[in-house]
Amino acid sequence: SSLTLEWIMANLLNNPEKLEKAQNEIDSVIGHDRLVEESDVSNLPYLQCIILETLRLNTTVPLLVPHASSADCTIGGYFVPRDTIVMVNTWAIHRDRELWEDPLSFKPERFEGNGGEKQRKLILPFGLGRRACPGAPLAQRVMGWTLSMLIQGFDWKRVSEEKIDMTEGPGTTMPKVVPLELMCKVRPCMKKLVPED
Ligand code: HEM
Repeated sequence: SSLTLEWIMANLLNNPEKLEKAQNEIDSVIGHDRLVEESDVSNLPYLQCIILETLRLNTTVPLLVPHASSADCTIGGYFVPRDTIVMVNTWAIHRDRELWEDPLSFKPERFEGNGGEKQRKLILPFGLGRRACPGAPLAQRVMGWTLSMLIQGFDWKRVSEEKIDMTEGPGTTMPKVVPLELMCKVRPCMKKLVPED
């Protein structure tokens, strides 16, 4: 979850208008008189789209984990004998031009509204079926709550004018090659709720 949060913040700081949109959503739903709570996250649809879009574009577990076929089967026209190691390239599925419009751009809006429902079914960040990630609901709650607190309490900036380097490294989970560095300041409207040090 913390690795995904690093990618989420990197995407938001490279797309400050999306960060502003998320901050506006939090301000209008929660306001400035109390901190966001876990139960608020389900009322922050745009924030959730930001998480989904990062899980699509910067797939945390790009090849899932290796699976084995329990019986002979045919997948996409290919015969797969029993006991074959099967890898699922979710990273490639999440960037497939046939499935996604403008796949390399960070566009949380693609998951919004009624049309977004169809798009949500096309991402597999937690795998699928019996061996899918049992931590998915927990991870989504933790990420939603943490992210909403970071956005509600602080204003964020990149350390330079230059865009954040989004190079992806090798590994079972996708590391960010250049570690994320950001600047933050307590928002003036939140000073009464967020201690400065
Ligand atoms: C953003 C956070 C997370 C992502 C993207 C993620 C993703 C995944 C993926 C892709 C798999 C393999 C699924 C497959 O091959 O079909 C997996 C398996 C698993 N995950 Fe997660 N996960 C996350 C957080 C968590 C958390 C918070 C927990 C536990 C509290 C957890 C526990 C597990 C376990 C136990 C498995 C193995 C399940 C099995 O083989 O039956 N994960 N996860």
